[in-house]
Amino acid sequence: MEGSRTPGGGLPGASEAWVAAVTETAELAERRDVVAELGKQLRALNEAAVRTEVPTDVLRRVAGEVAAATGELSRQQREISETASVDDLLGGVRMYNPVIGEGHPIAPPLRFEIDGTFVEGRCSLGLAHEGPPSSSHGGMSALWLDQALGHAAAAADNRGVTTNLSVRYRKPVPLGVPLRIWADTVEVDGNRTVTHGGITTVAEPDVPLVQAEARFLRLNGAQVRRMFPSMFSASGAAAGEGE
Ligand SMILES: CCCCCCCCCCCCCC(=O)SCCNC(=O)CCNC(=O)[C@H](O)C(C)(C)COP(=O)(O)OP(=O)(O)OC[C@H]1O[C@@H](n2cnc3c(N)ncnc32)[C@H](O)[C@@H]1OP(=O)(O)O
Repeated sequence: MEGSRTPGGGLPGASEAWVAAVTETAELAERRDVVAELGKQLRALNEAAVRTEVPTDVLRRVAGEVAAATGELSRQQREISETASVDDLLGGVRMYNPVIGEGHPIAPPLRFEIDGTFVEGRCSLGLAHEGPPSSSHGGMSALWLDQALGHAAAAADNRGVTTNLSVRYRKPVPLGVPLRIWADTVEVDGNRTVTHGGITTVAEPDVPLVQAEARFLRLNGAQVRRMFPSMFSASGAAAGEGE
């Protein structure tokens, strides 16, 4: 139906507000798709950049081309304290989170499936995540786990900040191999949550490569306001405490 979702030519009885909301939703969905596409291209660029052995003059030319792209993206920037226009903190959409954000250049990105308080995500890592030759950097493993453990705390209705994270590296985490990152809640005590989790390969889920335990603290109102001032509207209502 031509013009059915545009102001003036819309569905019979549709209010201007409804039409505006639908248009905004479509625009937001399109922008998120494009942010995800840019993230995908940047991740491919990262991987190509750390693997390349092209001649030096090609490297120099590409550095100039990338600088030009950076200039384009820098024409309109948000402040550090501003939430990205594509994010929805209450809805858990964080397009630029370095673990789950589809728009983030270093995110695998992980997508967590949640069953009760059990959380599981799968990914493969590349040379952009390398620490020891052919293995994941230990800091990267801790990053994926901190996020997974945080989702387990959130799944136990105790979304909070990490106050302690302990990681035991038992075997190297191989690159280019499907991995499984899991977490679960062990204990909830008021505002505190204890979680544990680990990394295995998909092929050998019973062989722990990395094991972790973390404590999360659900912040009180004053702490939320102190840590995340940008999440409050002019009326002072909290918009959420997501990472
Ligand atoms: C729908 C969408 C779903 C989305 C899912 C999202 C998943 C997200 C996954 C994200 C994953 C990534 C996650 C990340 O990356 S989170 C980022 C990394 N973590 C941080 O940045 C935290 C930094 N730490 C702080 O800001 C402060 O230490 C805080 C604010 C935590 C406390 O600083 P404060 O100055 O206020 O207090 P204190 O230090 O003097 O502590 C004194 C004592 O009081 C206790 N205490 C304090 N506060 C509370 C409280 N509220 N209820 C009960 N008890 C409380 C406290 O334990 C201590 O007791 P004890 O230890 O001595 O016994």
